[in-house]
Amino acid sequence: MGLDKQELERAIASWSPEDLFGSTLCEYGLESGFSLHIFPELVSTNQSLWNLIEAGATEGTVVLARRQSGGRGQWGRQWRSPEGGLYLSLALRPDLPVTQAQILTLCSAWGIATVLRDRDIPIAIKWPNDLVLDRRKLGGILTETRLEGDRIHSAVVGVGINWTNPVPDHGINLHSFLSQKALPGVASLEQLAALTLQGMTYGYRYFRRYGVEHLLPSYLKLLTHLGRQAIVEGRPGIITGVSPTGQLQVTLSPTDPPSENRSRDRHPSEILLQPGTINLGYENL
Ligand SMILES: Nc1ncnc2c1ncn2[C@@H]1O[C@H](COP(=O)(O)OP(=O)(O)OP(=O)(O)O)[C@@H](O)[C@H]1O
Ligand SMILES: O=C(O)CCCC[C@@H]1SC[C@@H]2NC(=O)N[C@@H]21
Repeated sequence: MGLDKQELERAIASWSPEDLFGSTLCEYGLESGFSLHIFPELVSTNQSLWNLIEAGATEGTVVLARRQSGGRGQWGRQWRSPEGGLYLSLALRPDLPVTQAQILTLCSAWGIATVLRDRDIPIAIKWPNDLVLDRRKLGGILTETRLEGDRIHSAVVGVGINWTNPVPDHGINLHSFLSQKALPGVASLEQLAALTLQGMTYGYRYFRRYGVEHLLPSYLKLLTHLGRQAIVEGRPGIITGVSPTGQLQVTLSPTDPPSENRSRDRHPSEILLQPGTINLGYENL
């Protein structure tokens, strides 16, 4: 079982910029294409890409591994990375304000989901960084940034997608899903890698060209928990969206019964939640 560089290059070469993006997006980042580095095993593709960046690697450098011994998830969690899965990291030089760090995850998730949905694979997005299929976790995105002052100088966007590898209980792999549904969709790990890069490029260029406000309505259509109930600090609320800086918007219900000294709670109020402060779970998808 492998990840063949020539096959991946062929798969990347088979899509033209006009395919999905429209050629007008080509000048909005990642202009010089990809420089691919494939390894049999790494601790973490994100970590190895940072090492390459420190040694001078430029935007568009991509690191892939057939397996990872220390795949990183968010908040120090582990990403299970046995052979058969996609483990890919892409280097960006965004020069964005630090307040937009979350948007790199958001536009990557949206781009990948859009490209896969274009092939009739019904991917949804669980805020902030999960790719969901059939109510289970297909993949995740981990974006890491380095700053210069208050700007993001470089970023590594790491994507893990389950292809043929075994998965944890709430996980799913794409190959089994496509076989069960008799869908063509994606034929190989190399094609999945090419589509993932295509989606990341599309999402990133779209964001650079049109801005996050333009991308959000389409992103929200793919969000698993939109309109669902969430409990925040003991108060029930409804998830109503995602802000232009990537926080989850929740409209809290008025407190019932209202107490005299909490009169402001009698009215619905909107709050913004940072990633990591609420776990939406997979139970109610
Ligand atoms: N290959 C895999 N496929 C599916 N899920 C995995 C895989 N490897 C690890 N996980 C799960 O993903 C979690 C890390 O992802 P993440 O940090 O996004 O958390 P989450 O459970 O999806 O919730 P949230 O994103 O809301 O915090 C791990 O704690 C583990 O439960
Ligand atoms: O859901 C998550 O918490 C994010 C998982 C991100 C996993 C990918 S696999 C490729 C890249 N290298 C890593 O160590 N992590 C990301």
